[in-house]
Amino acid sequence: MATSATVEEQAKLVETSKRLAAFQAVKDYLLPEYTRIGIGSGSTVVYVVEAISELGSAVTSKMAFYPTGSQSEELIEAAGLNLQYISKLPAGQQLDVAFDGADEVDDDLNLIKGGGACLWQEKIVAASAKQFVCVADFRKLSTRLGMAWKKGIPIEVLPMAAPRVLGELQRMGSQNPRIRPGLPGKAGAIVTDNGMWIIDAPFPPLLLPKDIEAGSQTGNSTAGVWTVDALADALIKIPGVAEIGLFYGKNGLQLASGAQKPVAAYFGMADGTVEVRTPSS
Ligand SMILES: O=C[C@H](O)[C@H](O)[C@H](O)COP(=O)(O)O
Repeated sequence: MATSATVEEQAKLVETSKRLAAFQAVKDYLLPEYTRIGIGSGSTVVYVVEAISELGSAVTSKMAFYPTGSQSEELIEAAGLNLQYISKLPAGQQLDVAFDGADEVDDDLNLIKGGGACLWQEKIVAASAKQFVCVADFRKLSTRLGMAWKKGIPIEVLPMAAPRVLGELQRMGSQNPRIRPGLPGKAGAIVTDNGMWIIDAPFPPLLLPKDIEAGSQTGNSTAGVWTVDALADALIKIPGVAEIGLFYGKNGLQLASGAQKPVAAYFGMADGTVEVRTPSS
């Protein structure tokens, strides 16, 4: 009984933390004059939509909300917010801001995403926004990708290419990459909103430029030890890979358009505070 109460208490703490992060992020980054808002996927984004709804229709009725997949589409509709699609965003125009969760965030605001099988549309929406804001709970706050999230980097693949991609990943040093199975009771692989499969590819914790500068690591692929950027650049080039769950590259603040990294990551902490991580340069 004591164990089950502890598990329940932990689950409640995590939910409270997600909600705290989401409400603070919306307060800081959703300005009333904004008209185009990206809404990501996952359980933390539910609280983003709740926070937005609480602003009231006088504010939200002038806004259009762009989902990153079927889950966020349903969330937007259920909240009575105006649904719009990124495919309808005129060329050259941007969303004002996009909010999304993450599975892990490192010191440099690189992200692992796709734990819930959404990542491709998420990356398109994030890169379409002037500002991408990440919301998460304390479990996601990390220093190097792969230290907290042990399930591997989610990689969206064309199903017919999956065996070959698995072979490539092994060659690159991934430890036991696997095609993600469907939900319990459903035979076969999980199928994404885009009709693709997901491979989860574990790698040793991914290095940052500061690790290389420190001279202790080489960041090459020989022992499956990679920097975030080198691994991401190599993964995306594998034929059959549609998109990868590494959000990386230039800092959001340095590159207004096309950035995959957030301008800020909000973490609800276990003590009831919110920690905000922003780019250091
Ligand atoms: O595929 C799912 C998305 O990338 C989510 O944003 C990510 O997994 C975080 O989800 P949650 O907020 O449920 O932890």
